[in-house]
Amino acid sequence: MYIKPGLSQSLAMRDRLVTLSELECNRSKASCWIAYRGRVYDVTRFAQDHPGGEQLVLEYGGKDITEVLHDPTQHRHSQEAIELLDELAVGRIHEKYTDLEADRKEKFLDLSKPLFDQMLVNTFTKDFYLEQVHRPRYTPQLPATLLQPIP
Ligand code: HEM
Repeated sequence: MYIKPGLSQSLAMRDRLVTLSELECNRSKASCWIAYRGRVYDVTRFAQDHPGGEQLVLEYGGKDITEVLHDPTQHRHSQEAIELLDELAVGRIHEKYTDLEADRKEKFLDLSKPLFDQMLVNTFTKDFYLEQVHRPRYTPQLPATLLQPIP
């Protein structure tokens, strides 16, 4: 299982512009990037954990896989599969679909941030809570602790 060292990348870093040729250059086992809905992800280390096999990810290295990830003739990926990309973002290609803050708001909890505050300020219904806690989650790093560090 791959555990990413360190904290998740800052929003600023993840929001940097990546050119198409830069994307296309990263298509090897040593450095494999893919684009999905205008955003660019570094899937180099994820590739070996891919349930569909490393080779499939490497074949699509340097490419836009927006359609492939929802292609029923390949494998229609789950919402969890799409969400796990979030931690691997390295930049964006297009303006649209790249509002990372908006994406975060759609989430139940942000596992990269202390959880206690999030649980206090969020208002879930019991049904929503139960549906969310039973969904499988994948995080390439250890989740943040429940409590914030004491300053
Ligand atoms: C690089 C981004 C990708 C991510 C994050 C990803 C993630 C996943 C995940 C989490 C699963 C488990 C089932 C699910 O939750 O849907 C899965 C299964 C699968 N993926 Fe991907 N995938 C990626 C790219 C691809 C590509 C480019 C292909 C090629 C067409 C592909 C083909 C498959 C197949 C065939 C399975 C089914 C494996 C099985 O159950 O036997 N994936 N993927």
